[in-house]
Amino acid sequence: MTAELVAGIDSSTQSTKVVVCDARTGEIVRTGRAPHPDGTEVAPAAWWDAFQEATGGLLDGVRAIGVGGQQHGMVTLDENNDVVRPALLWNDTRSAQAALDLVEELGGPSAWAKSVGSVPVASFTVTKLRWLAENEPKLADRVARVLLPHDWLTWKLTGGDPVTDRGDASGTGYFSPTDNAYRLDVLSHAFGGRTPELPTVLGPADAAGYTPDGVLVSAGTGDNMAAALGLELKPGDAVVSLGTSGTVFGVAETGAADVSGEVAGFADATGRFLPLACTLNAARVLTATAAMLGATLSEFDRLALAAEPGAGGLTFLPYLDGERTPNLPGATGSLSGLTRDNMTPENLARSAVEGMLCGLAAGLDAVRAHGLDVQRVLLIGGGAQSRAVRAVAPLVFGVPVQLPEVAEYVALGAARQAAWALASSAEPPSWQENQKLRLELDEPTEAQRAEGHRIQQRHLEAREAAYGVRRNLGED
Ligand SMILES: Nc1ncnc2c1ncn2[C@@H]1O[C@H](COP(=O)(O)OP(=O)(O)O)[C@@H](O)[C@H]1O
Ligand SMILES: O=C(CO)[C@@H](O)[C@H](O)COP(=O)(O)O
Repeated sequence: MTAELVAGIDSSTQSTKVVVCDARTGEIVRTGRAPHPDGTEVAPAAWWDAFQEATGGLLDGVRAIGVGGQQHGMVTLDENNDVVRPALLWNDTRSAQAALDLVEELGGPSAWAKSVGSVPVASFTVTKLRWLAENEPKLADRVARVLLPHDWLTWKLTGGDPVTDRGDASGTGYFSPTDNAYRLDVLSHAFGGRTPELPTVLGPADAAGYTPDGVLVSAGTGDNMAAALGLELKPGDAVVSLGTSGTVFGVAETGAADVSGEVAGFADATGRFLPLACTLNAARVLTATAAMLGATLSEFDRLALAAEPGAGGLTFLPYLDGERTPNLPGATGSLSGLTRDNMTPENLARSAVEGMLCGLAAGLDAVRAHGLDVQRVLLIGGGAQSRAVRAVAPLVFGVPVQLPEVAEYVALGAARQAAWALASSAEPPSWQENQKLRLELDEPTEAQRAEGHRIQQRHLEAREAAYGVRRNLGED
């Protein structure tokens, strides 16, 4: 019997990745990828070009396709459905002041957390629309429709009416994941009284439509929601994803409403919730530090692994692209604790790994404080390929860390959603049996846990001393 094939797309910040799988088992039979242009504003056509390149020759025989996309990006279309301006991405911080203004104008952090599950920062689409209204009013006047990156790609595939899903919609700042409804009042307020059309929010197993070749297209979702679907998360699981962004999340039965803004109360792609903390600086902290040291990524790992835990006392706050959690959009990175003795390439490499992971350990504490049970961490994303990351993660996270064998979980989750829509079943197909053994990293000893705790405390103290950031104590 020939396998029925489905394809999953991960259109993330730096690239498009594709997996083609057996719809019944999830076994991956083909993969592809293509890069995206650099920068925090990108013409959506570049994603379409990357999609074509990455899928070239791979989609023969595919019956259904699903798209997972970088969250939050603002895609604006005019009344002819032409793109009005390049999309502002989740990591573009120009709308930081707009975010502060909106939070104040609409009742403060607790009103926002209650109405849309999150306190918006510069990443959220709603703040980008406010920035556009204030800074490019003529372009804002032309906007007839607003989509997210995955909505736009899904629409390019079907050519039908634009649609989205609850997971990605929950990152806009004008959708309530608990009421499952848009907040058009919030949208209109933010966008200077304009109320552009929004995509219809589909259910988790709904079809968005068909390609001209008759391939079913599923609703698609945000990249983190797709990863959760690909990993088939269970209670007690938290994911740490080290891509361009660093994210920490898990699936929950109830929505989060964190007034501190550290935890976003997103929806997931199955009808549940996905409390998530996100940093702006993850894998690229490693690549930038490696470049500064004139080292390849594997030399960088060797250097970091040659240093002692604690990096000889160096503390690296890696806010190289500003930061989102903690909310410091204008911050720059800092390195402290330098002495003539500890100023070595080895310690610098190690401090970059520790600093990046400590930001995510703080995210783990934050999602825990908001009700997520964390018994183990599943480490994914490009940065999880680093040997140094694999060695340091169990120390600073303090729980068992596992590395799923398949690397591209966003694309896999998008493919699983496509298989779900194809089967039109109540629950998504279970692909667990086919998921090969996960690589279990050494469980930290008590001494290592204590070391990790000390490293984390030093990071938090440096953060507080430099930026006045206090820890999230979990009050809703
Ligand atoms: N061995 C490695 N060590 C450190 N970083 C790595 C390694 N392999 C890949 N990366 C980095 O991971 C990033 C890509 O990760 P990915 O999860 O695909 O990102 P995104 O989904 O945001 O596009 C790139 O910055 C790449 O340089
Ligand atoms: O903004 C968020 C999460 O809220 C980011 O996680 C983006 O969804 C981009 O993801 P990557 O390209 O880093 O995977």
